[in-house]
Amino acid sequence: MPLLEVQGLSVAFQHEEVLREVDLNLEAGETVALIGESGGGKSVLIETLLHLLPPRSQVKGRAFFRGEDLLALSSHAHRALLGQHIAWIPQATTEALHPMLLVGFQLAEPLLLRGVPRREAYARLAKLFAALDLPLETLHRYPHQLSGGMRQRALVAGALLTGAGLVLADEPTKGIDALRKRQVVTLFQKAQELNPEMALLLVTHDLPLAQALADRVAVLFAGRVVEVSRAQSFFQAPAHPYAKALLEALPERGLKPLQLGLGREVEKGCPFAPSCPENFSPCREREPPLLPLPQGSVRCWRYGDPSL
Ligand SMILES: Nc1ncnc2c1ncn2[C@@H]1O[C@H](COP(=O)(O)OP(=O)(O)OP(=O)(O)O)[C@@H](O)[C@H]1O
Ligand code: NI
Repeated sequence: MPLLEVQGLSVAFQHEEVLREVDLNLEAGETVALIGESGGGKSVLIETLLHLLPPRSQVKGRAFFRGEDLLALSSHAHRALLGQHIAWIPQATTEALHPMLLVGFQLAEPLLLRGVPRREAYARLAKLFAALDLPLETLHRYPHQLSGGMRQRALVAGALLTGAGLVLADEPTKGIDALRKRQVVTLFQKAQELNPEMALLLVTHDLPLAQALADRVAVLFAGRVVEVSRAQSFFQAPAHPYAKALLEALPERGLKPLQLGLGREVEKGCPFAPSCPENFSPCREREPPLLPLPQGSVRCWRYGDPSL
């Protein structure tokens, strides 16, 4: 059984659909990179799992974590999972930390609540800080006294401190310089060596980061998963024409917006067809399902028989 199993997840805000029937699995110990353009719904996917969507959003589908549907859990039961079994590295570092609490205290808190002695919690945190080149006195600073990159690294340390089996990381290297990015990569690798069961869902625009860490890559386009492939074959030869365009748009540094008009709905057929260099008539007629490939799956008629 996968550790996390997202099935048919659709999310809409005031009738604007952001995710459509997303299926995504994550095995224990696995790292899956979730990539796609800005506004594609990557953060919304994570926020759905974390019960962080605004009250009136419409959510359909299921998301099993160790067999329990996260979307159906009471907020009490859900909160009990967070901090202990599921850790989150949020995209917006300014809002992620409480402005009135010392950095060390708030990152150590989940451990303190679990009864880990204060000294031990701080010692473990200090080790992680050192590995990320964060000065130890940062533990005793308020969030606003840290730079954006420092806050980001502190959040990475905080997530790994919890020992959670599932880490949801939303752009964990945003605003971090190249040298320290290397340290983040090493720290994630070390964390998985120490805890081989730790699964990482890595949302990123940073393809070299995805390449360094991911076992598989999932690509979101117009709210759909259009490809899931083993990382090695993905970076050699992505299958979906949108994924090809993404990799070509990347001048080694990260994803460049393709400005394909995300979320733009087509009346019928594949939502990528109007921008697709490889489209043929079935693409404009019927939206393809996720079709199996040796290295994963792809939502493209080039890989299946549209007449079936
Ligand atoms: N609380 C919300 N209410 C209404 N719309 C929202 C809300 N949160 C996100 N959206 C919309 O959902 C879409 C997906 O946003 P999301 O933040 O998930 O994109 P993303 O893939 O994470 O982009 P980025 O790479 O820029 O972080 C966007 O069109 C966004 O405007
Ligand atoms: Ni995002």
